[in-house]
Amino acid sequence: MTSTTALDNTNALADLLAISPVVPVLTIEDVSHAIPLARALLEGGIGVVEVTLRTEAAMAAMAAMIAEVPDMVVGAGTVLTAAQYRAVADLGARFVVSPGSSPSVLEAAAASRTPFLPGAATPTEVLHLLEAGYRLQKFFPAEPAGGIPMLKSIGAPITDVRFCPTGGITPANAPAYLALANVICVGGSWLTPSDAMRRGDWPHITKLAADASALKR
Ligand SMILES: O=C(O)C(=O)C[C@H](O)[C@H](O)COP(=O)(O)O
Repeated sequence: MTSTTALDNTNALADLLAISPVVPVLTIEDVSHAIPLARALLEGGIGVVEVTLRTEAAMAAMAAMIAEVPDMVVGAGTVLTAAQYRAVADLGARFVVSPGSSPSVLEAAAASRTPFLPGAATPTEVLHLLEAGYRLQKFFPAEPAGGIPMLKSIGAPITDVRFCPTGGITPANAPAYLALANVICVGGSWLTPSDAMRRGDWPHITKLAADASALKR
């Protein structure tokens, strides 16, 4: 049976999260950065991004990337409400990410064809989401919530869920996260340092992307 809702997120989302070992978390202040940034990441071998709804420019930035950089898979992050879920799905985001989950956001996801990556940080949250059909979850905030030992501990009894840890991931600790059996990819903001973004230093971002896309999992 083909799922037509975001509830069973596993198949469609697993393909998208498998595109790159690192999913850059982008906070875009200036909409004019969107296209050169997406191109710079793509040139470095990164084919999927999460654009956070933390800035006023976020929606326009996503729209620009979707229209002008069709090879980049654009997901929306920091989605905290059902209205935001519907708005980013209508805009054409390929997947939706939240730092957690709430009843109304889960309801919006269940009514949408756009896959959802909900966040969890404890075994109880993981099990609630698993019961709702989510076998792919964001582990957030990864480092403050216990990092690698926590993911190993969760993975011992709960073998059906794979995670995208995000929050405190760095080039130094990413390889150890990616080596875990229950990690599908990692998320992080380190590929887009705000000073490089402000300067429009796209070659630097391409270099960071190339290093990240070469990480093994
Ligand atoms: O905005 C969201 O939806 C989040 O869940 C938070 C982000 O994923 C993290 O803030 C990225 O973490 P850093 O790589 O440590 O900067």
